Amino acid sequence: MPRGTTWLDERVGLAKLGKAGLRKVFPDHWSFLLGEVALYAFVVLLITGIFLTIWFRPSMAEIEYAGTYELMRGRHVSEAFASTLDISFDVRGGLLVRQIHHWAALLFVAAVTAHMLRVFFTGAFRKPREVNWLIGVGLMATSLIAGFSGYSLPDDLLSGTGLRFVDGLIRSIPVIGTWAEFFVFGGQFPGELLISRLYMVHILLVPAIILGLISAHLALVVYHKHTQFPGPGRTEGNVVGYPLFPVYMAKAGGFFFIVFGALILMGATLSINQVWLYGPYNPAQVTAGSQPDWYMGWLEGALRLIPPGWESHWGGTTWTWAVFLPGVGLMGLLFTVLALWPFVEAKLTGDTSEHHLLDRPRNAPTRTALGVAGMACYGMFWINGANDIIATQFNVSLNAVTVAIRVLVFVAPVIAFIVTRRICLSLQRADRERVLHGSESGILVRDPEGGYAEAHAPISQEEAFALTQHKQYEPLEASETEDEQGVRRRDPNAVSGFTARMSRWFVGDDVRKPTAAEIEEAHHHDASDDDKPRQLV
Ligand code: HEM
Repeated sequence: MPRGTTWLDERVGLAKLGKAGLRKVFPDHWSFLLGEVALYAFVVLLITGIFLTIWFRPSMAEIEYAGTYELMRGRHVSEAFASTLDISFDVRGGLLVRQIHHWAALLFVAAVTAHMLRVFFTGAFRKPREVNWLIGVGLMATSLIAGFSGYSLPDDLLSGTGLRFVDGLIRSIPVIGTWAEFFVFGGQFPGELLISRLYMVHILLVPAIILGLISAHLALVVYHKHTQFPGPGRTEGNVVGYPLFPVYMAKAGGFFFIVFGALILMGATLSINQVWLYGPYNPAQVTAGSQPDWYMGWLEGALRLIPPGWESHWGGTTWTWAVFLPGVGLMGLLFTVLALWPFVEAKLTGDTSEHHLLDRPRNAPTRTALGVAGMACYGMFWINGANDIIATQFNVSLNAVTVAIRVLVFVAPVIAFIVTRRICLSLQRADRERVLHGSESGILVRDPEGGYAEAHAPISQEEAFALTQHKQYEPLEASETEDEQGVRRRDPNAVSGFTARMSRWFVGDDVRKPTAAEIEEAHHHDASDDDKPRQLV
């Protein structure tokens, strides 16, 4: 061992770490990169965020703007707004770093969301990874808070409008709404404290929580080992992939610079959040066509969707359902469903076993269809967040757009569910056909006369397994059997009628692995005369 390494080993036990940790195998699949993109975007956020803290002044005190931007000079603005303009126009490289930071935030939330969807659709949340899924749900929530709190800091007209929206959500909470508003804003909206409070949340509280959660998250990924897609040589008991050191570290390091480089390119070429065009926040103003950052669009859309004026007076308080339900209620519902999903699915399917092999989404058609239905519902809310832009761009009535989406928010998920499930089942059937009859496109083989011929390729048992791997629930209806003496016994392998029905619903009725005899028969069929190889010229 080199001298420096020995020195470290004697003090921090490097050799042990090297053996156990550095040779750890990580499987390869493009979808496993999504979590990494989230991680790298977070690192970029930390680096660029530190730069911004040097010049940003988190104060709502009013000053006269005296910077370089001519059109704003002499106007009374908050220190926060003025310092954002200073970073953009007077600090060298400031605008570039501001833009990289904002793009990184958008990418971060997008990558976290895509990563969560990959974990959902492949069933990676199943036992023993439920706790890591819960940590993930915590990360999703804190990522949204991180993004929103940062977006609000420049104290411009757009972000102030976003804060007004959140103020409405807080006040809509039954009974404690008004107190909660006073607690958060230090008085009535907007008050004079909010920016400095949000600053603390944005640069200290939330990053610290995210860092803690990411550490626990990755520690659990190492502890459980990563899941892998089914394939040749891959079982529930092994991991097939590359060692962390040197292969994976080199790949991951390179990938970090690709993500960083892409973000720098975006920051350098694509304008984002030009606050000098919006102007400073003024509670009496709001611009037409104001849009939140993408990850808040669905809440904005839900609020625009619900018919206004729905409120009741009860117990001396006003219950503003029209704001509470689409705002706080919907967010609470989403996070509750996300947090409970692994447990609900395990209960419904009666599945108590561990899973280290991933599901191909088609092989869990009901889960996949429910996921796509959820995305369709989210998508409808999200589109409605831009109902005014759609109306003006397509020259249609705003009311027509809103009413259409009110219907679609219920109808689209149903259609999405049915269509997705059908597609999954037919893909399963296509897989089965392929297992039975080989690949249609065939492979080129040399024929005895010296030419080339196309032959149907019967596929190997391993490939067949990879293609058809799906949860194998026997459709047992009875969980008890009777022996010759009439004694009823519980069959340890049987599942209850309800569970069997749910399992079949989850996995699909007409899908199963072909038997060895069927595969044998199919190979025989492929080799017979009626399937003569086509002669190629
Ligand atoms: C800051 C946000 C997050 C970061 C940086 C992060 C990072 C990662 C990384 C690097 C991996 C290993 C590679 C991969 O499978 O993609 C991973 C795995 C995992 N993540 Fe995340 N993640 C985040 C959020 C989430 C969320 C929101 C969820 C779900 C609600 C989640 C659930 C999981 C699970 C269950 C695994 C294990 C997957 C497996 O072994 O196949 N993560 N995460």
